[in-house]
Amino acid sequence: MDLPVKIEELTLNGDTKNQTKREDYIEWKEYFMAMAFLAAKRSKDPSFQVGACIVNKENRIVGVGYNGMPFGCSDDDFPWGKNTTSPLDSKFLYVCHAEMNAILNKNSADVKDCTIYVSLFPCNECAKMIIQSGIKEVVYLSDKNAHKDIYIASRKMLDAAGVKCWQYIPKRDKIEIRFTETDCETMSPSK
Ligand SMILES: Nc1ccn([C@H]2C[C@H](O)[C@@H](COP(=O)(O)O)O2)c(=O)n1
Ligand SMILES: [Zn+2]
Repeated sequence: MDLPVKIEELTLNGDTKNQTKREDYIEWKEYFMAMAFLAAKRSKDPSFQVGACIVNKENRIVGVGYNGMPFGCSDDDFPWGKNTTSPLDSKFLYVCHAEMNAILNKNSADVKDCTIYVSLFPCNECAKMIIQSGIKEVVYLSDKNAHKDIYIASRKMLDAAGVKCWQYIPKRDKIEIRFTETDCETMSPSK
């Protein structure tokens, strides 16, 4: 009689070892978009947090950024409001966008031919920076501002410059990070 063969586990020198690779690992695109979302968590903007992650052809991350005040401009002193009487009292004249920060934070000589993963489609000013820096692909998640002139102009420029733009549709709605995970053996989902 044939016994069922269990290829997943094998007893070696008394130890039970997993012999097949994990199946629930996150794939590259999901990983890079998640990096953009994680970066966004650093933002102090009370109304909207944006993250960006730049990746080269070898799947190496070369820049990460989120929307925030410029160096030397304190998060506590500069305004975060939107609907103010004077534009000088709102965030818009001061805040650096996530895409801009990711490009300027690059840890490589340049970002030519790279892909930028963004939690929100880039505005017109960021589109200009993306084009001028040589980034060739924009992967975005939210396109909530698509109807606004700034974003219509952005798409127009990115299209004209031949920067490929496409929306990432996530397979799951969240990725959980548990800092206690490394303290115990990796558990299979069935356990
Ligand atoms: N592609 C973008 C668009 C916007 N941001 C930043 C700029 C602001 O901090 C915030 C948007 O604020 P809201 O107008 O929604 O109150 O997001 C960015 O970094 N990248
Ligand atoms: Zn922008």
